[in-house]
Amino acid sequence: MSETVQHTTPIIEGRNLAKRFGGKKGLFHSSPTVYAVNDVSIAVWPGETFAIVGESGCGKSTLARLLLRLIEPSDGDVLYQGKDITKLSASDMRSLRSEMQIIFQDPFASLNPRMTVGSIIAEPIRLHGLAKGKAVDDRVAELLRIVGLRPEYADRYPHEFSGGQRQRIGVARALAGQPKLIIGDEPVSALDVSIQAQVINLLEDLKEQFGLTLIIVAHDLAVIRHMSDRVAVMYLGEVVELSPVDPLYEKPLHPYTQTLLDAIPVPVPGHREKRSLARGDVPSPTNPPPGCRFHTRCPFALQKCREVHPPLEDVGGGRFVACHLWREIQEQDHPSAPLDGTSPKLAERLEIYRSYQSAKEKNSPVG
Ligand SMILES: Nc1ncnc2c1ncn2[C@@H]1O[C@H](COP(=O)(O)OP(=O)(O)OP(=O)(O)O)[C@@H](O)[C@H]1O
Repeated sequence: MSETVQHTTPIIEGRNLAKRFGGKKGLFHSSPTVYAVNDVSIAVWPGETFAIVGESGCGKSTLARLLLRLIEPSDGDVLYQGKDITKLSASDMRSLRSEMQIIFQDPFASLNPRMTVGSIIAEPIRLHGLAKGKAVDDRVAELLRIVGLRPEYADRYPHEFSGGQRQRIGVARALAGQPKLIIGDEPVSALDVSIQAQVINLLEDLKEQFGLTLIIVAHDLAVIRHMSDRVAVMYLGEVVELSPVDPLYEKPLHPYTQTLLDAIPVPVPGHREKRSLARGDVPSPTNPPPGCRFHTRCPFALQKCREVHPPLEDVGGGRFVACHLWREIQEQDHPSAPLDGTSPKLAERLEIYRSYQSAKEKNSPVG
């Protein structure tokens, strides 16, 4: 993991981004509005690895696509290197496309089965006019070598490769456009655990080698811990916590982040997997609850959490959290002191909540 260097201009920034799908009322068919992303603001600095995590359906992929302008926002703006690209024309956007690439979760579905690996990788090179004639083949061979594959594989088809190899081909295709920013949308979720580490190592190496910025979308916190500089935790279309990686794991501030951390399996023989802190299921994004969106599942929800939407507050140390409980504890612990977010009392309080929870689990039948 490289140290996060804060530049004055983020490489990519989303300001108050929102995306709503559906909501069409027809004579014979109506579709409810899906609130996929709601008022999300994030800024990613050049050279960092930024992770977006949350359970399935929380809006991670939609946010990633909004940042790349693969889909249009319902509200908000996207800035690339400080320039508003929200309303850029298709042709102006095309020249930027090579600088921003995406790697998909399913390497098989994202590679055209009728094209050879060579032509898949050559496509962006030709499209962006980065090489011509024989130089394209040389570049394809070079890219295959860079991602750890043999250059002669260029003549083969995607089905001839294993999942890990296919993802390497996806990485080579992403690199072909000479990007500055790569978004990996669950880039290793479909791979065997033993292969996951290899692909993650490859991405980290390439990041160093080519000075890339990485945005990694993941549904669990285990995968991204060792490669990320900062993490945005999403729940039902919103960022509930944003933090440098180590403090997030050491002292999660939002109860939902704790839930995600509790879901990481502990590799100890005979260890009984902890039951999740959160109760029940994620509500539908067509009808998100009022107040804090997590309140229906949060064991610590206050009355205020049911009624008032918590703002994402600056905790200090690059941390942000949207949680009334956190605010309440701060106010009790430091009635007049500045907020620093590292209050030992807060950690203690949350620790008490955690032990209370595990004691409850021990006394109740395992469901
Ligand atoms: N094109 C679309 N039309 C309608 N609804 C959509 C569309 N794309 C996404 N959604 C909905 O928006 C919500 C957020 O989806 P998104 O794929 O961004 O979540 P995610 O966190 O990436 O989940 P997953 O890991 O399952 O992909 C979901 O309820 C999803 O069903």
